Amino acid sequence: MTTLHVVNGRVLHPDHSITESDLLIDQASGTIEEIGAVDAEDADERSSSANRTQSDDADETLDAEGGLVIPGLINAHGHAAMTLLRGYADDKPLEAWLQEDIWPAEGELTAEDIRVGTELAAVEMIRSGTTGFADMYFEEPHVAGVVDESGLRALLGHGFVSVGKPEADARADMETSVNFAAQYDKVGGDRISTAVMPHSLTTVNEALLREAVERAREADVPVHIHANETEDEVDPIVAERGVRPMEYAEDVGLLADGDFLAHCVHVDDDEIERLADSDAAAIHCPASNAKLASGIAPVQAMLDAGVSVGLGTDGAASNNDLDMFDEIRDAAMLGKLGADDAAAVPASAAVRMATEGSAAALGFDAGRIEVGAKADLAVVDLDAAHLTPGHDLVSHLAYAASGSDVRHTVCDGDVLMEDREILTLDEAAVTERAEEQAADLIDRVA
Ligand SMILES: CSC[C@H]1O[C@@H](n2cnc3c(O)ncnc32)[C@H](O)[C@@H]1O
Ligand SMILES: [Zn+2]
Repeated sequence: MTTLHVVNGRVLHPDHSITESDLLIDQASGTIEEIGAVDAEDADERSSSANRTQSDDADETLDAEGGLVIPGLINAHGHAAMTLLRGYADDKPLEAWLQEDIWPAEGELTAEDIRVGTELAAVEMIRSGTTGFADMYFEEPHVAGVVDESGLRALLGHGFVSVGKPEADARADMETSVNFAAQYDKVGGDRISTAVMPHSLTTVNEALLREAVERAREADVPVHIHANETEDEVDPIVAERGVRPMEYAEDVGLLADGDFLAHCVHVDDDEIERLADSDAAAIHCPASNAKLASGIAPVQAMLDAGVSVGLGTDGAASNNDLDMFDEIRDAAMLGKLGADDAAAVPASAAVRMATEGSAAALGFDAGRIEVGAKADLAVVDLDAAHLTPGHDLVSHLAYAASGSDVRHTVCDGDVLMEDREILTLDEAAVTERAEEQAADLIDRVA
C-alpha cells in the first residue's frame, strides 16, 4: 500500500470541530485510512524535515504545519471552459448577455478552445483548493481528458438546447448528451462521472426534455439543468402551463435521486417543499445570480425546509472567477441580505454547502474528512495577517480566507499542488496558451 501522510496540521472534522491530527491516506483506493492524534515528538521531527519526503517505508509525507486541513471544495455548477470568456461581456442581465454576447461567441468555439479553457479552469480550481466540479458544456470528451490529466474529480455533461434549432439538430444535440453520459460514466476509475444535461426548463422543449430524462434513467445517470434562475424563465412556464417550474419539472420526471438543479433563485414556498420532499439538490450560485442581477435565492428557507443545497460558481464569464472561497462568502453575505437576517446562512452553513452539500449533490464520496471518505482535501495556510487571530477558523474560511491562502491540494490521494506549485499541469504554459486561444476566439467572433 502506498500511503500519503498529511502531518502537523489541524483538521476540520465533519461536525466542524478542529483537532491537531495527522491523516493517513491509501493512495491506491484514494481514501482516508486513519485520522490520528499527533505524537508531539514525531511532529517536531517531521516538521524539521523537507515538506514532502520519501520516508523509510517509501511513503510520502505532506507537511501541513501552520495549516488547516479542510475537505477539498466542490464547485457543483459551472461551465469550465468559459474561462476563455472571462471579462468578455459584463454588466448585462442573463438573457441579453447570452443572446448578444455569449451564444455568438460560443458558436465559434472549437474543441481546442474548450480543452485549453478547461485546463485554465483546472489550474484556477487546484490553486484555490477546489478538488471536484460539475461541468455543463460542449466537447465533453476533451473536458474529460483535462480532468484525467489534472487529477481533479468531476461530473461532466454535454449541455443541449432545442430553442432556435431545427428539430433534427435539437434531437442530435440531445443524443450527444445521452451518449456522452452513458459512455464516460466512471470511465477509467471513479474520478469522472456524468449526467444528462438539458440546458434549462425553457430552452429545451417538453418532448425532448421528457425523452432526455427517460434516457438518463435508462443509462442510470442523473440529470443536471438550470432552473428558476430569473423571473423571465418562470413567467412563460406559468403562462403556458398554469404551473410553476418545479411542478413542471416533476411532471417531466425530474427531481429524482441524483438530479441537481442550478440556481433555484425564484422558487416559492410550494416549490421549496417540492424540492425538500424530493431527492434532488439545488445548487446555489450567489455570485452569478448577483452579477446578472437574477435575484437572491432563498437559501436559508431552503435549508430550513430540508432541501439539499450545494454551491457553484457558474461560468467564469458571469462570476468572474472560480474561487469557491469567494462563493462561500457570497452565500453567507447574500443569504443574510435576502433573509433580512444577519443570523441567516451562518459561516458553518456556507462552508457545509461548498463541501458536504456539493458532494452529496454530485454523488461524490467526499466533502468530509472522515475515515473511508475520498482523500480530497486542501490545506489552508493560516499564517497570514488576515487570518489572525484564530478565534474561529470556520468563520475565517467563510469570511476572511481566499483561494490564494491554499498551500496544498490533494485529490483521490494524489498531491495536485504542493507549496502552491501545481504538479499535474504546467501552469505557465496553460495560462500563456489560454491567453493566445482566447484572443484567437475573439478574432473569429468579430
Ligand atoms: C448548453 S451548455 C451550457 C450553456 O449555458 C450557458 N450559461 C452560462 N451561464 C449560464 C447561466 O447563468 N444561465 C443559463 N445559461 C448559462 C453557457 O453559456 C452555455 O451556452
Ligand atoms: Zn450555468
